[in-house]
Amino acid sequence: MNYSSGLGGAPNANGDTTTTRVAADPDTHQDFQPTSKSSEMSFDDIVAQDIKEHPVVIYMKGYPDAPRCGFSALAVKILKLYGVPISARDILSDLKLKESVKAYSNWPTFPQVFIKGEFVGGSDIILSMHQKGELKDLLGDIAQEGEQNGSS
Ligand SMILES: N[C@@H](CCC(=O)N[C@@H](CS)C(=O)NCC(=O)O)C(=O)O
Ligand code: FES
Repeated sequence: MNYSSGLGGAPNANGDTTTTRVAADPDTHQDFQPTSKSSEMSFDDIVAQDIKEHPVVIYMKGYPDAPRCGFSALAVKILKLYGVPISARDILSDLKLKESVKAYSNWPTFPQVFIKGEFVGGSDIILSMHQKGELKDLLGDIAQEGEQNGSS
């Protein structure tokens, strides 16, 4: 049997794992900076652009059709009830995006739902707004998905 797990769990280490691969590493400093503001502002731009261009944006774990967390699944499930187009990004596949979204909204967890350019909240808030009828008001004027030929 031959299964390869992929995620770096190589089972056939020889016992001695000397880490001697420091050949050409010019500027290795011990103080590597965790979140630099230098030339990586583009992720903030991505968030800004997402929420500007799409009325309903969810930053989630997994994708709407394949959520990878129950909280994300719940938020998607509720949003889908309204038939609005949902734009989603998987933050699990992009750590920088994940950190950028958190910084943008100042909200620590996922999912994060933005509606009409504004941060609305996570799954608790979406559920609560749904139950109170507030989501209907907020999403009401967003075009229904699959209703291009509106009947009159
Ligand atoms: N009560 C939260 C539930 C979401 C939540 O707790 N998410 C956690 C677990 S999925 C999270 O994103 N933790 C930070 C992380 O995983 O980076 C909500 O209303 O959205
Ligand atoms: S991934 Fe574990 S609770 Fe969301």
